[in-house]
Parts: sequence; C-alpha cells; structure tokens
Amino acid sequence: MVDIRAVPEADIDRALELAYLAFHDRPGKEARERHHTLLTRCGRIGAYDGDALVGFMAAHDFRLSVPGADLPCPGLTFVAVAPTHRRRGVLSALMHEQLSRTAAEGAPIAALWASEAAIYGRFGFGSATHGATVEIDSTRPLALRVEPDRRPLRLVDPADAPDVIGPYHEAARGTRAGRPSRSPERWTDGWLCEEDEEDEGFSPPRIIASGAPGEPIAGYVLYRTKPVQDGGPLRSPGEVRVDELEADSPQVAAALWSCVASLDLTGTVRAWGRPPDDPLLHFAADRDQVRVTGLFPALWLRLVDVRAALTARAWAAPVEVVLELADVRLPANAGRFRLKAGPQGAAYERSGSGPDLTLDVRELAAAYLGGTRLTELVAAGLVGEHTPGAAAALDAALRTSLLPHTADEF
Ligand SMILES: CC(=O)SCCNC(=O)CCNC(=O)[C@H](O)C(C)(C)COP(=O)(O)OP(=O)(O)OC[C@H]1O[C@@H](n2cnc3c(N)ncnc32)[C@H](O)[C@@H]1OP(=O)(O)O
Repeated sequence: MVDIRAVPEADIDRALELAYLAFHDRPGKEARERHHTLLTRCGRIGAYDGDALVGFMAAHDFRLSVPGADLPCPGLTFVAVAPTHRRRGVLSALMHEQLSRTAAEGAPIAALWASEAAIYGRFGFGSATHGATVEIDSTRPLALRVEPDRRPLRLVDPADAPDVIGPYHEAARGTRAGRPSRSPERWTDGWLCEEDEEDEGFSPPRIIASGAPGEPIAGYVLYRTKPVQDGGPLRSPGEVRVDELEADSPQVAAALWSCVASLDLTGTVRAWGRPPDDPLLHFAADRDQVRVTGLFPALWLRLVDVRAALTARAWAAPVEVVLELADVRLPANAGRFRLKAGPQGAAYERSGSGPDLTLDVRELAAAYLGGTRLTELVAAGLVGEHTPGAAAALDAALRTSLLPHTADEF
C-alpha cells in the first residue's frame, strides 16, 4: 500500500529523478536547476512506498481564462510513477488526492497537458483546446490577401520582454479562453530561456514587436531559429520556429508573419501551436505555401465543481436544459441538473425533470470553453440527446467568437 502525502522541499530532487526516469529524460545541470526552482513554487504530492518516492504530481498555481472570466485553476504537471509501481493505481490515488485538494481550495477547474491522450479522460478531463501545426514555405515571399501594417518593427531584448510583451500577453489572454496566466518566472525560465529545452540546436529566443519605441506595441512574434544544415547535397534551409504570435489586427499579424518568413538564410517557418482558427489561414493567399500539417489535443480540462464553473462563465445565448451528468470520481457533480443560462448569467440546480442530454463530465469539460461542439459528441455517440435540438441549443450558448487556444505547454 502506498501512502499519498505532500512532498517536502527536501524531496524535490528525488521527485525530479523519478520524473526523469519516467520520461526517459536526462536534462543538463541548468535545466535541472530550473526544474528544481519550478517545483519549489508548485503544489506537490507524492506516493511513498515506505521511504521510497514511487509516484509524483505537481500543480502550478495558475488562473485560466474562460469565456468572460478568469478562474483559479491548478495546472497539473510532472506526473510520474516508478516503472516498478505502474498500473497499480498510483496515478489514480494521486489524482484523487489532487482533485480533493482542488475542490477544498475552491478552484472550480483544473487543467493539464497530457503525455498520452488515452490517460486522463477516465479522471474526467476533456480535451478542451486544440493546437494546429502550421508550416510556411518561405523560400518565396509570403503571399497575402491583406496589406501588412506599416508601423515600424523593433527587436525586443529578451531581458526586457516580460515588461514589454508581458502586459500585452496578459491582455490578449482575455480574448481567447483556455490561456493560463504566465508568471514572470514562466517567462524567464520557459518562453525566454536562453537554451531551448526540447532542441538545443535552436537559437536563443528572438522577439520582434510592432510599434516604434515609446509607443504601445500592437503585437509581437517570439521565435527561435536553426541555421542551414550543411550536409553537401543534403543541405537543408534554415528554419524559423514561431513559438508565439499575437497581434491587434490581421494587418499587424500579416506584418509579423511576413517578417519571419523573409528572414535571410531560412526557408521554412514552423509554428507548432497555432489556434485552429488562426487568421493567417484565411489571409494567406496561397494555401499550398501555408499549410496545416497537424492538429493535436492541447489543454485537457477538468470541471471540479461543475456548478461553480458553469455559473462563472459568460453565455452567448439563452438556453434551458436538464443535464443528466455522470462523474464517478467526484460524485457531488453527478445527477440531474437544470441549467438555465444566458447573457444575464446562469443558474444550475438539481432537478427532478427528465433529462434533455445525458453525458459524462469529461464531455462537458471538452465543451466548456466553446472549443468542442456537443452536437458532434452526440453524433459520435458520446452524448445522449433525448430532446431534439438540445445539444445545438447548448452549443449556441457555449459558443465563443474565437476558438479557445493555448500554446502554454506545462
Ligand atoms: C500532466 C502530465 O504530467 S502528463 C505525464 C504523464 N506521465 C508520463 O507519461 C510518464 C510515464 N508514465 C507514468 O509515469 C505512468 O505510467 C502514468 C503516470 C502515465 C500512469 O501511472 P499508473 O500509476 O500506472 O496509473 P494507474 O495504475 O493509476 O492507472 C489508472 C488507469 O489508467 C490507465 N492508464 C495508465 N496509464 C495509461 C496510459 N499511458 N495509456 C492508457 N491507459 C493508461 C490504467 O490502465 C488504469 O486503467 P483502469 O482504471 O481501467 O484499470
């Protein structure tokens, strides 16, 4: 029997060794130090078999943008179970403890990025945002259907970036649901880290902002580059990897995309985590030049307190439905509830009426940010619709003008 309890700071190095073991990772000294510091700032729970730490889970203290609100939301990370103890319920026990703590702390939701998509649905997490991998052939000028903004572009020193682009990012977070808050440390130790943790072949981060010095910025692009790989006949062009691009308008976005697509000694721009409704995909004149090469589940969301989550968000249209909700991990959420919601707010109370929709909490979580349509889940056989049109009506109320999205992998 393992014992689930808080992991003291003294055990952080052991937790990291366990995580590196589980993730087949061998980071260098600097990355280890960064991870250590990061874990000092996270909530930490462990599974101990006697003295041995055999399971671990950490939680960032995030807030997450949801439609019309910004909610406390632990961001679960560094989940690892020792190879000697896997498939014996250690993760399940850690998750049980984590969800109980989340509820006790009054956070209505929790989120994570999954190492494998098959793991977290059973714990009530739904796939709530998606990322698109976009590739631009930049061996020729980027063909656009909008006129790029003419404001000057300027380089921002990464050391100044939290002050220059941090507030811009924080404001942009409210425009799309699904975005976690970014602490100064997450900027410096993650996005702006000199060495790229995934691939040390990439340059340090580069930032180009739109707007003359002294003026408020109108957008920015954060990217890294890889030089030409010179293997004789196998010579491949340099690559630009766009990590983040935010802009006030399509014209500013066009100026920033054009800029990275025209960098000398590069022939490809890869943006690994764009919103699936990225305006670029519409204003690119040649869709053979700008291609979506992949679509992946990004943020997984858990509605820990369904009532608090539903009544906290904004609603796009009036709806009144009775939901029969299943939640085997958090039974307080389970049962029949009448949701009456609209632009004025929402009420969610237990009901004795027959259900319009029958669904598991993971399906409601997938739909909560407006990124997954319940009508599609009905069509997939995952949501039962007992009143024709009920799923479409709830979709209309959950809808957001922009798809939820985040590239903040944690
Ligand atoms: C948010 C993050 O940090 S994501 C990172 C997750 N960590 C990793 O991928 C590191 C390598 N893997 C591991 O450390 C472990 O295998 C973990 C954490 C994925 C699973 O831990 P375990 O203690 O083995 O899980 P546990 O025994 O509680 O399994 C619970 C259920 O999930 C299932 N499950 C666990 N892992 C997986 C998986 N990778 N794929 C599919 N199903 C899985 C189990 O079969 C079990 O199913 P059941 O309830 O029907 O019996």
